[in-house]
Amino acid sequence: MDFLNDKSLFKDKSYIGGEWVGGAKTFEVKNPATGEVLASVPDFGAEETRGAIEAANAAFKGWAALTARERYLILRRWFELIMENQDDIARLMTAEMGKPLTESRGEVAYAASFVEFYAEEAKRVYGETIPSPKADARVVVIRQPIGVVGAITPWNFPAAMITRKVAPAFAAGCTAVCKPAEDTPLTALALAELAERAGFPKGVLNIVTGSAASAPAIGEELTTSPLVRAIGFTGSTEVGKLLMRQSASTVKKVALELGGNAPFIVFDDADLDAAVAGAMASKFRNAGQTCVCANRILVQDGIYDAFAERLASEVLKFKVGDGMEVGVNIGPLINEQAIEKVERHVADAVANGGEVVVGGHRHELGGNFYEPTVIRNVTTRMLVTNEETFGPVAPLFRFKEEDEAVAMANDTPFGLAAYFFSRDIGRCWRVAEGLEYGMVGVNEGILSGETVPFGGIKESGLGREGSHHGIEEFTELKYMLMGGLGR
Ligand SMILES: NC(=O)C1=CN([C@@H]2O[C@H](COP(=O)(O)OP(=O)(O)OC[C@H]3O[C@@H](n4cnc5c(N)ncnc54)[C@H](O)[C@@H]3O)[C@@H](O)[C@H]2O)C=CC1
Ligand SMILES: O=C(O)[C@H](O)CS(=O)(=O)O
Repeated sequence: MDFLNDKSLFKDKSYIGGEWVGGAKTFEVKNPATGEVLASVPDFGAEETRGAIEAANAAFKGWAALTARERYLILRRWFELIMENQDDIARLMTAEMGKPLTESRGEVAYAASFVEFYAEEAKRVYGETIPSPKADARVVVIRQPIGVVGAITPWNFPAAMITRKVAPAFAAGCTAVCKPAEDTPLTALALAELAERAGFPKGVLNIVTGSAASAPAIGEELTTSPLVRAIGFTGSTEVGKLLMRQSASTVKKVALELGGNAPFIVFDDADLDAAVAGAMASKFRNAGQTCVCANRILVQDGIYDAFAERLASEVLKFKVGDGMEVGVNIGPLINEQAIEKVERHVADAVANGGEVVVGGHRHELGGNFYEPTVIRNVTTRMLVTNEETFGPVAPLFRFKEEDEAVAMANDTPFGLAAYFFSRDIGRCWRVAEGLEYGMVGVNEGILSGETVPFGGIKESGLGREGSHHGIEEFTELKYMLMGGLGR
C-alpha cells in the first residue's frame, strides 16, 4: 500500500463492536487491473455476524438517545475526515475495484455527500400533530429510529453504496452491520477507520468481511435475526429477491436497489451533441458497470446514422488501462465472469445481424480489459435487449415512432432509470410520464445525487435512497393519543 499517504487507512481486519477483529480463515482481495493480491481479510460467517448484530444492538439505545445535534456533529466530522482523506480512499478504491482514479475521487466525494446531507437531515426528522377526535385528548405522530440495520453492498460503488445506507440510518438514530462485497472490503474498512476517528461510539458501525462463499451465511443471519429491524441492499435482483424472502420471517423493512435495464432514447428532434455526450456519460461511466447505465440505446430513424457516427468517433478517444494511470478513462471489468458476459452479449448480437462499429473484442492489454464497443443494427432478438450487460458496450436499436420507442423501453421487468433526449416540450412530458421507471433523465445522462430519491420500481427494487425519503426508510411512525386532559 505504498500509494497511501496515511498507511493506517489500510485495514485488513473486520470492524466489530469498535474492535479490529482478525480471523484464522481469510480470503484474498485482488487488483482487477494487475491481478496483484492487495490484502487478505477475514472470511467471517454467521457466528461473527451474530456478534456484530449484538454489538449494534447494545449500542442502539445510547446512540438513539443522543440529541439530533449530537449525531449531526459526529456525522459532520465523519464527512470532513472522508474528504480530508479523499485521495487515499480513492486509491484504495481504484486498487481493489479498478475504476479510473478520477472516477474514484468523484465517488468518494459522492459518498461523502450522503454523510454531509444526512448530518443535516438528522435535525429534520419531523413528526406531526393531527386535530384530535376528542376534546380531552391530543393526537401526536412521531418518527422513531427503527433499530439495528443490516446493509449488504456491491463492488461497483464500494464507498457510496455504504454511506447511502448507513448515513441516513445513523442520522435517524439507528446502528448498522454492513457486509461489503468480497471484491471491495478495503474501501469499507477505511471508512470505518475514519468513523472511529470521527467519534462514533463502539458498535454503531460494524463491518463484517466475508468471501463470496460466506455471503449467504452472513445474509441469512442479517435477514433472520430478530434484533435486525431493516435491511438495505444494493445488488442484483436475484439476490435482492432472496434477501426479501429471508426477511419475511421477521417482517423486516427492506430497501432494495436492484438491477436495471436502462433505455436511452434519442429522438429526431434531440440536440445531437447533448445526446452523444449524455450517452457517453451514462453508458461508459465505471466501464458500464453501474445499474443506471444506458443498457439499450434506442435511436429514431432520422438521426440514427448521425448519432451512430458521432458516438463511435467519441468512443475511439477512450484510453483503456490501469485506473491508476493518468488519462485512463476505461478501467478493467471487475473479474473474468464480467468479461465473459460482455463477450457473450457481443457475440450474440453479431450472430444475429448486429454490426460492430467500434471495439468488439477483449483489449490487447489482456486480463479484465475490454474494448469500448458500439454495435449498430441491434434488434430485440438479441441478449442485450433483456440482460444487463454491465460492461462498456453501446447497442444501438432503431425505431420510427414515439409510441414504438416507449413500448420498447417499457418492455422489461426492470424499472430503475430511463433517459431520453428531445427538444419538443409536449413529447418530453408525454414520454417522461409514459416511461415505467423510478427515475427519468430528460436531456440528462447522469441523474444520481444525495438530494434526490434514487430507486426503482417493478423488479428494480423497493424504497428510495438519498433525499429526505432516504432517512424515512430507517424510521417508524408512532401515533400517540394523549388523553386525560379534561381530568
Ligand atoms: N440498483 C442499484 O443501485 C445497483 C444494482 N446493482 C446490480 O447488482 C449486480 C452487480 O452487482 P453484484 O455485486 O454482482 O451483485 P450481487 O447481487 O451478486 O452482490 C451484491 C452484494 O450481495 C452479496 N451477496 C451475494 N449473494 C448473496 C447471498 N446469497 N446472501 C447475501 N448476500 C449476498 C455480495 O457479496 C455483495 O456484497 C447487477 O445486476 C447490478 O445491476 C449493482 C449496483 C447498484
Ligand atoms: O450502484 C450503482 O450503479 C449506483 O447506484 C449508481 S449511482 O448512484 O452511482 O448513479
